[in-house]
Amino acid sequence: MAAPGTKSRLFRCVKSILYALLFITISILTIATLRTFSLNVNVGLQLADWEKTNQIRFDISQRQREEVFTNFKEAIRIPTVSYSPTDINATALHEFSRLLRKAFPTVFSSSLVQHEVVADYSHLFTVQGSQPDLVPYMLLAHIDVVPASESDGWDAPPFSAKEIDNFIYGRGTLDDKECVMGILQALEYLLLKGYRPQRGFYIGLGHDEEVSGLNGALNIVRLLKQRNVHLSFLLDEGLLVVDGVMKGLDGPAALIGVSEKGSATVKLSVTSAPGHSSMPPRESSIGILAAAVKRLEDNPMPMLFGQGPERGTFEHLAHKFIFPIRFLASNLWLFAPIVGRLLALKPETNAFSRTTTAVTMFNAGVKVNVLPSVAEAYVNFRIHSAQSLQEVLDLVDSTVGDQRVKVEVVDGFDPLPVSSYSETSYGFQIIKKSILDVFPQLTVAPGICVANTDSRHFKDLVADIYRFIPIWAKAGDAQRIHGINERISKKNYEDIVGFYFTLIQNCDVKELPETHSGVHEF
Ligand SMILES: CCCCCCCC/C=C\CCCCCCCC(=O)N[C@@H](CC(N)=O)C(=O)O
Ligand SMILES: [Zn+2]
Ligand SMILES: [Zn+2]
Repeated sequence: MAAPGTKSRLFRCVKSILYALLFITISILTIATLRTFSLNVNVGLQLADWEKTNQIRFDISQRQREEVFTNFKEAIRIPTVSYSPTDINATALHEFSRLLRKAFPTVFSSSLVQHEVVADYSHLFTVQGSQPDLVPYMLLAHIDVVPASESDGWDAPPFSAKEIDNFIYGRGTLDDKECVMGILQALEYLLLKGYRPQRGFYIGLGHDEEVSGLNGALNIVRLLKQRNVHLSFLLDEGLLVVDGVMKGLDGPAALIGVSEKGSATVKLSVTSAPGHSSMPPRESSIGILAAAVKRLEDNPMPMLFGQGPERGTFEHLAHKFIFPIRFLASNLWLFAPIVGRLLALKPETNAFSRTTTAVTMFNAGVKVNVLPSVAEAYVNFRIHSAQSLQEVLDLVDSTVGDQRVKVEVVDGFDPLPVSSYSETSYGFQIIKKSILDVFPQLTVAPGICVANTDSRHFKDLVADIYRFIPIWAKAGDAQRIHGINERISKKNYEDIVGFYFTLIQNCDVKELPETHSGVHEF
């Protein structure tokens, strides 16, 4: 039996531990609560004293407004579909080149603009700046589109550019002809209004982005490398404005993609002896392959939420979330695993949390009474920023774990580097300022592009690559990209032209101003 002194020492010891735990919990909750109410990283340069460069207002006449929509609709009606790297629509691409010349006569005749056709159907515009010491920047877009078939359930034929309730319907209205036509339309009107850029810039229009850009974008890169071109930053398609896309986020937000996920396509195949279906083996090639595919689906890649640029998205938007999401998002140091698990519940947001696994093709068999000699499946992974291609391939091997299943890598690349998005990052801040000049109601945040873009081919040429178009996406709109009823509102398209009109002028800013907080410190 323990002595009474030992008992009370034990009691005091337990009491001290409980007090210590209570103190730690209260401290953590106090820090978390303070961060919840003070974390607002969306301030800074907006209050600073910017050099005034955007003097020309985007005021267009009614006739010009009609011209803007006529040009855009003509672009949508040309079926520049890419099926595979060797199956593109050359006739449509030629027709598109003719449309560009017709729609933008000032761009094509200006002595400030040099135009080159690259790899037969892609385009490179070099716009000369009056101050050669300013490092040029680049705007990128693509002309080609993915296939579309009206019978999938479109409300209008996908190459009709039909107007329904002030929306223009058609393949390419979001991906990516609004960007191609928006950039050139803005430049056309700027030149017409007598604008002469101080900082030079390039406009690249690829013709095979939807099938990897190995002819268009890659040859534009080769040309710029040969010419020893240095770029300050590059802006391509990728992310957009989300308005009601994510539950709990109060108000619309513009997400600028500061990186994009890596990718891997893996072919799995199983071969077995063909023969009569009346004498089947215990396991067929199809059964073995299906089990391997199921293992990949049942064992998703590890949860990595918070270890890539998606952390910046939630930290920047934390103050715009409703309670209790605001509490969680303001304290990812503590709650990242919980937030990651919540995001994993929906496909659009699961893509932020991990490398995704998509089984996209499955082929086997030729006849009902013939045992198939081969079964094959393709699995496409989009790799989280905190994982490498090799790590994903190693996990695929161990998860498949069956010698009878041959695993071959069809293609793949690592996640792209993360571009800077600090207060001293020229490209990010100029894009952010241009967004807020046109859409003052938005909160701007960095983001990760979950799909891939032509900009990835430029990674050795320029460190700061951004992916953003001010497409206004409401709940369900993201599914229209590559899906049915792709459409854009007329107001949104006009604002996109206005955005590039503003951005081009803002890029004449020589250097970023001192931040507002910095000004007060001195
Ligand atoms: C607060 C968070 C809300 C998050 C919502 C995010 C919604 C994201 C929505 C849309 C992303 C759209 C991505 C568009 C880019 C498409 C580029 C593309 O299709 N690329 C192809 C071809 C290629 N270059 O490899 C691809 O397969 O990735
Ligand atoms: Zn695209
Ligand atoms: Zn696309």
